[in-house]
Amino acid sequence: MQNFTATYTDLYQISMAQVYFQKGKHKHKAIFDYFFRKLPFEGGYAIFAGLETVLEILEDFQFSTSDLDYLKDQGLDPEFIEYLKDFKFQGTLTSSREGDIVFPTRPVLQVEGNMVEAQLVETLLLNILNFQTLIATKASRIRKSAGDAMLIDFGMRRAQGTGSYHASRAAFIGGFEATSNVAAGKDFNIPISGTMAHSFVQSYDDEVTAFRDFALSHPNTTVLLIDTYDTLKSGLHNAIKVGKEMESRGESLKGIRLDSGDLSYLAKKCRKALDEAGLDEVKIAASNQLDEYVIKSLKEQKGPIDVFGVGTNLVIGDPDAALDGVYKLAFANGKPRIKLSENLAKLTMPHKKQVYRIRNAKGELAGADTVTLREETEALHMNHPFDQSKSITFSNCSSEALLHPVMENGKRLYAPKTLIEIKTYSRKRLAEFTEEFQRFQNPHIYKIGLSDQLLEERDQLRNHYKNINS
Ligand SMILES: Nc1ncnc2c1ncn2[C@@H]1O[C@H](COP(=O)(O)OP(=O)(O)OP(=O)(O)O)[C@@H](O)[C@H]1O
Ligand SMILES: O=P(O)(O)OC[C@H]1O[C@H](OP(=O)(O)OP(=O)(O)O)[C@H](O)[C@@H]1O
Ligand SMILES: O=C(O)c1cccnc1
Repeated sequence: MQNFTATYTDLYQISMAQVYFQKGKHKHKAIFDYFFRKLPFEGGYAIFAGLETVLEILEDFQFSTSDLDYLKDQGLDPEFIEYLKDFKFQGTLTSSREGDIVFPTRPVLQVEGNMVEAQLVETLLLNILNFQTLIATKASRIRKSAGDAMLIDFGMRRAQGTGSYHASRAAFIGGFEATSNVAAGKDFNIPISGTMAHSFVQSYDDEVTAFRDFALSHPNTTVLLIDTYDTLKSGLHNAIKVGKEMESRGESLKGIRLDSGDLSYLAKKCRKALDEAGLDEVKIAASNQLDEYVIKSLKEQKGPIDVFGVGTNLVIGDPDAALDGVYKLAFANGKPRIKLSENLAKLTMPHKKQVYRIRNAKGELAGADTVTLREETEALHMNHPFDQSKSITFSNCSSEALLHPVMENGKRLYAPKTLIEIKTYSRKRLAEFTEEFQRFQNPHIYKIGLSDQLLEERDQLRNHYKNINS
């Protein structure tokens, strides 16, 4: 939808790139890691989303003529501008599969390229991956509460601007079935769905005529919003009247929507009245500031709600609003690199790496991912990243490599995956995690450890920089 050129970045990336160019460092090889430090929503897992969006943009990531004119006007070095004329991202990406379950600290994706290209893509990657991962994770929590009820994304109007476009994509990956967002539906092949607004009912002098006209115009898809005046005294009766009229024409009313009041109480009253009128196929939809907690409560109250329309709390990733994903240099110009911090949890990991998911002899998850150097093929012994006294050896287990090559020298290595493929994969991967990891309160902590070799490399490098800077 939006045209993403290489100016979709922070100025400091271009400023640094100019220096790399002037000092000949643009030919140096660099490796960066994308990872996050804290799980969103105080939950037990995150769903990685946004990879296909990133790959699509990176395949054609360059500066347009007007971008270059603009940068020239900003006072950048003309020789550097000349270099940027031929700039095109030609790096290599090794990544977790989109939709996979990911955890803090371990690399989710690695970028290899020359110093300029690997640096310039940082902002784009963080912008796309942090947001979509946050929203896919939120969506999966809502899906968990909703059981087999249908979930429709209603978030576009209250999203953070055009972020709703990718929020709808991520919500589908995380477990929503449809969106009200027509642009996202068209571009990502997400089923579109919707009902009617209060303004439609208000625009008529009486509710029943509003319902009737809508039904005549949409014989197969009518869902009537019944709370504009009085849900039980007016909306429900008028909906039943129009539902019966549709039935006599051989059509069927698809549903009614509740958007205020006690949704469980009202849904029970409506279900009873609809069934008594012989309209048992008519579905009940509910909306109004829903989230995973309200939906869980509505389910516990046994509110007979078939469809939940969820907007604001989904697309703004409430209450977190952002995933704290970062992009850190792990290797440059032939040397491993590290970022030190007083806070041990903020220490970065040098080198090209692999991440392995450990499974027992039955193929079940052992509850841990091990981060290794890329060349290591064995991951069955891991160390706590920050507590030297803790390590685990997994006996009779196997390890599954989680990072896969997805782009080489700027070219994708496989045909784009469809959203439904990603969603299906994600659901299968999440199903491997027991309830303890998926519960909302104090979930079980999934372990992330480092191989002996990686730990040794990290600590050696840490001591080296500590000594030369002390
Ligand atoms: N049975 C229920 N159990 C738990 N939460 C509910 C139930 N029914 C509604 N809610 C939630 O309670 C909140 C009610 O908010 P609010 O008081 O603003 O709605 P309202 O009374 O319908 O008013 P309005 O007409 O302004 O929408 C919403 O988040 C709604 O989803
Ligand atoms: O509460 P959310 O989860 O964000 O879901 C979207 C909300 O947006 C609409 O209300 P709005 O008042 O904007 O329009 P309406 O007149 O059509 O109800 C809709 O009726 C929902 O209440
Ligand atoms: O179709 C709907 O009912 C809808 C769409 C967007 C926001 N709220 C409701």
